[in-house]
Amino acid sequence: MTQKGKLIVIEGVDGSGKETQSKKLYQRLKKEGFSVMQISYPRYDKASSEMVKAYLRGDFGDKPQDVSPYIASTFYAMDRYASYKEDYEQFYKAGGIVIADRYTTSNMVHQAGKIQDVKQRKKFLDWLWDYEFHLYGLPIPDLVYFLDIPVTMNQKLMKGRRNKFSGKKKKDIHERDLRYLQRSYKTALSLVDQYHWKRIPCMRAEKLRSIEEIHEEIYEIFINLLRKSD
Ligand SMILES: Nc1ncnc2c1ncn2[C@@H]1O[C@H](COP(=O)(O)OP(=O)(O)OP(=O)(O)O)[C@@H](O)[C@H]1O
Ligand SMILES: Cc1cn([C@H]2C[C@H](O)[C@@H](COP(=O)(O)O)O2)c(=O)[nH]c1=O
Repeated sequence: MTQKGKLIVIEGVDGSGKETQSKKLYQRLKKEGFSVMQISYPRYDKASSEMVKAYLRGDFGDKPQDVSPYIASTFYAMDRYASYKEDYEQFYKAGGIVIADRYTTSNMVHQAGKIQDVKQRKKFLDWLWDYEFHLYGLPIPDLVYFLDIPVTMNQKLMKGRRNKFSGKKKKDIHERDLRYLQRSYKTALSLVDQYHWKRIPCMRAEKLRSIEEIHEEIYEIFINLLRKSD
């Protein structure tokens, strides 16, 4: 019998601190003796992300809306499937804890955000769930954190940052479309309740909370989850 591990996802709009918080949680759990590994999507250094890079570069259109959310989602899902097989399936099935910086949840936030009609968006989300978790057989997350930071603030954090896969100043088609990022953020807030994600407010009294304080909140929630599943 396989002893399923735990999949913990850190989600948030671009530049919300996902990488920072995934690393901190990973390092703390490792230090405390947990069997833990870290993954991050998209895997820009792998061939399975070629279609993602082409999409984000604008090869299929300059605007996110130029590519259907269904089609764009298949690019990201393909990379996740390859990663499951190559990086963590054995580890996860042996009971390991996997911390993911982005996951299917990013398709839910960024691709569903392209659809304004409520019924059509629900139809897409149901399709996506079936596609990634049933057809591809990817693990369903045990816990999803949503790092809640307004788009105006993450724009400040991202200032001067170079494109992750080209290394150039030119931003990808998502990053350069502020309205699109705002729609993605709004979509995420609606998904938090619907899918029981843990919303982590990153601001207090209009100021950014410290990395350490946010980390403590994330860690406590994780430990409580472990206690409950004992
Ligand atoms: N709470 C915070 N206070 C101050 N700076 C922060 C905080 N959280 C993250 N940062 C800084 O903001 C920048 C973006 O953070 P990070 O790379 O972790 O975001 P991300 O969500 O992984 O970004 P991307 O969407 O591009 O992958 C980094 O320079 C990081 O050090
Ligand atoms: C994994 C994943 C990502 N996206 C979106 C989210 C971002 O706008 C980009 C990736 O950018 P990053 O700064 O390199 O993290 O792609 C998505 O729409 N669907 C996904 O599954």
